[in-house]
Amino acid sequence: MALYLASPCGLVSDEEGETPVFESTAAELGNVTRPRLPELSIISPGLETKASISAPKTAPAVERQGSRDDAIPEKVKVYVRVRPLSKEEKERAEEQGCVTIQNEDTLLLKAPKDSQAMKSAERGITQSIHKFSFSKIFGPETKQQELFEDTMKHMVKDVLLGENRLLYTYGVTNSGKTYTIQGKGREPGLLPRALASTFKKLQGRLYAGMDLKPAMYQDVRRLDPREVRAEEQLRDSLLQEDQSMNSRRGGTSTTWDSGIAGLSTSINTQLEDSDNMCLDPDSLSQSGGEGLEDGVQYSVWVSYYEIYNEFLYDLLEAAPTSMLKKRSNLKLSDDRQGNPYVKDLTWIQVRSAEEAWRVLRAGHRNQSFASTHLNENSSRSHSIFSMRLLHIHQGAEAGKAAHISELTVCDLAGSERCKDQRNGERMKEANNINTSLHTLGRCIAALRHNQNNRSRPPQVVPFRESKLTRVLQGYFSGRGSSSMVVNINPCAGVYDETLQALKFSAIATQLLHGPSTKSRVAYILSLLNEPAAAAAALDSTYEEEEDEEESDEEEGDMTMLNTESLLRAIEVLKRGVFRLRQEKETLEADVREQVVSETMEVFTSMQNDFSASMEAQRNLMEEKYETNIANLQKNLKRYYSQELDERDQEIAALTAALERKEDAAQPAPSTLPLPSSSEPPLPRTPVAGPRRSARQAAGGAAQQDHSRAELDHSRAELDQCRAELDQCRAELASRTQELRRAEVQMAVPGPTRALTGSADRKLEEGQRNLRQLRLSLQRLVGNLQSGERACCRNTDGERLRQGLSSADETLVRQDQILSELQNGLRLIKADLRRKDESLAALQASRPPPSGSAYMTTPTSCKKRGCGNTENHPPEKRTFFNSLFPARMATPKYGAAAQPNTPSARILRSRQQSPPPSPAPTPRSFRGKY
Ligand SMILES: Nc1ncnc2c1ncn2[C@@H]1O[C@H](COP(=O)(O)OP(=O)(O)OP(=O)(O)O)[C@@H](O)[C@H]1O
Repeated sequence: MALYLASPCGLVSDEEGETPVFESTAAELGNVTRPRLPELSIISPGLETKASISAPKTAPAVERQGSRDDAIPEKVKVYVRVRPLSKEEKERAEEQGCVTIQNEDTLLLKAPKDSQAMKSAERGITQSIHKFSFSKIFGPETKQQELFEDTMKHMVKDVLLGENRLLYTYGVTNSGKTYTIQGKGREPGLLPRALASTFKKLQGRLYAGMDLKPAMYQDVRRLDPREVRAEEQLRDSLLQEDQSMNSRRGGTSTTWDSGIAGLSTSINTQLEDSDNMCLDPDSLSQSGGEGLEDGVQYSVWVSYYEIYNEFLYDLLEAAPTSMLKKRSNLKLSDDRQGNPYVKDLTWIQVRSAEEAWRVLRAGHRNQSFASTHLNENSSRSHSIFSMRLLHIHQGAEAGKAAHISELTVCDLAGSERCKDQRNGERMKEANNINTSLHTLGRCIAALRHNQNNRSRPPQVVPFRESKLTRVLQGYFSGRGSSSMVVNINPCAGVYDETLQALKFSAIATQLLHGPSTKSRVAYILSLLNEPAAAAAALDSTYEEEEDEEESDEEEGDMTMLNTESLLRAIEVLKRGVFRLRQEKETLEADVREQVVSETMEVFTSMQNDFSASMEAQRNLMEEKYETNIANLQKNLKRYYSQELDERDQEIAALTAALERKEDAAQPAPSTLPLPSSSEPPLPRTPVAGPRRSARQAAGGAAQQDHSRAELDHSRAELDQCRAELDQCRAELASRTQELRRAEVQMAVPGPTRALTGSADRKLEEGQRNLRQLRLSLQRLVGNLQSGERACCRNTDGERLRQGLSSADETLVRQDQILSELQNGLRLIKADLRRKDESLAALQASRPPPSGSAYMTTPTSCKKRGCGNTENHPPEKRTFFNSLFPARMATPKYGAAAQPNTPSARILRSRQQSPPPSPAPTPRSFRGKY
């Protein structure tokens, strides 16, 4: 269980500590895990309360030693007192070891066999053994003096120093509550001891006058002489009545069995006697007036009232003269600050412990008692005895100020089961008692919940739901502090009630005190006293002034600060808040700046990393592409060299064939007239006889005409071939120019340039070969022409036939050469296309240039499934397109867009109409002969 401690002046600290919780307590606490200070405990309505008479300007010196005005609120003290078993109870076998004190602060409860708890434990609902932890546990053998020393003495001391303290007893009926508070016989309880101790301490410091009287919540009212006389008469009548009652009783207890009554035969002497005999001198009273404020006199006023069936009755009110006359009940009111007080409550000024004693005894006679089945003299009401101490300053401040501190002792009625009451009135009492005790429990639980759940909205503490909690509210809300004595009856017969009472008390152990008024005063005084504390907020003049004015101030109560001091303190606090706000803003600005600079650093480093990674990737890609290009170059080189070799071989074969043809076309020198040097020789033909020659001459003329026509036709074809060759040449020249232009445009550095250079070299070689082919063709044409001429001159039929067959062969060869040339041209064109594609692929494989100049390559486009180039946006023309606009603009599909060059036409005609249309072959020509 985490408990929070509060910092000075009610500010909640973030520190938390771990406090073990025993299982029974934990079960009761439910799921509450984070205690926190309640709002009500911190902001006490009682803080504003002070004497109606203005406070002195300077607070008097106060003894700090032993004061419990620590800045850090402590937990509420919860003591347990286990009473001894009476003789009768032992005889009834009530002693079953169900209550065991393990050590000073741990109590063990073991369910006796007939208890409800044991039955529940047997059913597995609860445990049969419960362990509780308290501030201190007092066993049956504990003496009243010992109890007083450990519980009440410090409270008396605090009250003398100006604090408000409450002690209340809680427990089942017949557990020893009244015994603890009032005592019995020669064992006076905590209250008489507290009274005796107080008056011992105030010896010689009592205020002689009676003109200052407590009023309302914690105000002081100045009485006029007439009122003073009335107060004196009231006190005297009360004391006289007590004396006469005691005289009638003969010093024996008749209506009540308080220990005080046992001392009452001669109250003056017996109190003195009891102080010596019964009341062992405590360390507090031994110290005399030490620790009391200098220059202060004290006036002690007491009140005594009870809460019976939710009505408040003044126990010090003069008893009704007639038995028929009902007691008047008191009203609860709130002062201007909303602090509840009992209106018209009788306050009696007492000048000694014995007077207080007698007043208490007189009031006790009026208290509601009844005999219950458990306690023959059971308190049927909650009785509240209050002692108010007026701190009256003397000397220069005489009459100016009075500060009130208060000690309240509350003897709660015992809780018990209503069903045990057979009497209707008793049942009603029990109901009311239990209701008010239940409300007290709810208040404590709510306070604890608020303390434990700082982050949640605070629960409303139901102080107003019962009279008891309303009158005690101030002690739970920071106006003072409370201690609780839980009385335990170890009888097995009341085990279940005892267990419930202990569970209730266990919740109270988790409560924290609100900051005391003292700690607030200390904080304010520190603001006024310590220049360092206020240095940042106050200007130097102000500080010096403060130093001079407040240097002598000591710790005191807030009501002792005058308005001016409080205003100054408020001013200091305001400036402090302003300074803190400024510091916070500066800090926030620094933090923001730091965050921004760190973020920028992160961004810069990310940018650098990204750039480095991009650079590395670029290098990697470059290496990869260079390797690819090198491989491509190698492959192209190999491919083109093979191609060129094949071409050379073909050309060589063609040349050889041409030479053979030329050799074969040479006419025989003996039979044929010598051709002119420009004409190719005709093949030699054998000479025939004269008739045959004539017949042949007639037929030969016809054939000559026919062959001439054939020759014309061949010549026309040759002319066409020549024209086509010229067009091819022109196209080649234009392609060469295009290539050169592309080379210039490309201007690709490094390996790409080498590649294109290599391709260009290959192209040039191809062109060279073409030129050679063209020369060969020209020679062939020349031979053909010479053959033709030879044909025209030769009249001899045989020679003509030979010449024709020779021409026929020549034509066949020429046809072959032409087709080979065309094939070569196609190959060259294919090479050119491949080269273009390679170049395009090369360009596509290059990393795209940055910015808007980036263009997608056909390859990449194809990879993305967008092969249709028409879909390309106009600004995304491929790199290869940009290099070869004319070529790439040529549509691949559709005859209308196809080039109309001769070579293209030839290629087209051959591609479109396989098998190609046969040129007029010599075979058909030859077939005619
Ligand atoms: N510590 C103790 N030593 C000796 N006797 C005790 C002690 N505590 C209680 N007793 C006795 O037990 C009886 C009941 O005590 P008391 O009347 O104080 O109980 P109570 O809790 O006040 O009861 P109720 O709530 O009914 O008023 C009394 O006779 C009382 O003398």
